[in-house]
Amino acid sequence: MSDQSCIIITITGASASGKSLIASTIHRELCNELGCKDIGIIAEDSYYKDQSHLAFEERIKTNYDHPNSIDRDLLIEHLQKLKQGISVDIPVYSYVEHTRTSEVTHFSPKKVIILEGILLLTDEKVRRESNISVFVDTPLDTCFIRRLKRDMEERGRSLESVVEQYNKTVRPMFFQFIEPSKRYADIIVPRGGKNRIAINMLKAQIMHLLGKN
Ligand SMILES: Nc1ncnc2c1ncn2[C@@H]1O[C@H](COP(=O)(O)OP(=O)(O)O)[C@@H](O)[C@H]1O
Ligand SMILES: Nc1ccn([C@@H]2O[C@H](COP(=O)(O)O)[C@@H](O)[C@H]2O)c(=O)n1
Repeated sequence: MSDQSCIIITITGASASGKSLIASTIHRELCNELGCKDIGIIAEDSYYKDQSHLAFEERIKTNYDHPNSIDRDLLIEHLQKLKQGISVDIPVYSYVEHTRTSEVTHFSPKKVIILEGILLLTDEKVRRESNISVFVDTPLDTCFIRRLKRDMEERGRSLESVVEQYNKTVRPMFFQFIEPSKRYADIIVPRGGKNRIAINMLKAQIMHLLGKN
């Protein structure tokens, strides 16, 4: 598989803005047209640094909204290998343990890779690997309500811990790093995961880059 035959779509925005929903919607709908083996999703969260050498009490002190919390070298290495047609083993991350598990997901090269995560466009090397960059622009109060619900239901968090983390790191890092990265986006999607027109436009652009229209 040559460089040109792998298209990378980077979807970024605040936590709980709807990045995963857009990614999974495009994935599901393009599966029918391209075949599921040719399209895949990679979450930046899978590349949070391994913290298994730290005690749990130390791991919860990490600022997970700062670019330094991500193993950027491994992410870039994986994107470049996939573009060269080489399979990679993606770490499986636990939000409950705040570190990588002992498992990996085997990921083979694809025609289309949807990369989603909060800090992707803050990194120049990731920007260089991306063919289309999208910023999901959902109001922060909406994101906070969604995050509170999700983190309590799916990530084993208490109401107090979600509120404390939000005030201490999530909100400040959004304004310091994530919001300014919007200027690197090709497309800004208001409202988030259910913006049908934006999803249709993205699908059409992907098909165009693949030479399918
Ligand atoms: N447009 C929307 N309307 C209602 N709920 C939404 C919408 N977009 C996302 N959600 C919900 O909000 C939560 C966070 O969305 P998700 O796509 O996982 O965000 P992100 O990947 O940006 O963190 C999920 O429970 C999802 O189902
Ligand atoms: N151990 C961790 C690792 C990450 N987070 C939070 O996840 C958010 C990014 O994921 P989204 O699916 O919401 O985009 C980020 O804001 C981190 O604060 C965490 O709480 N614990």
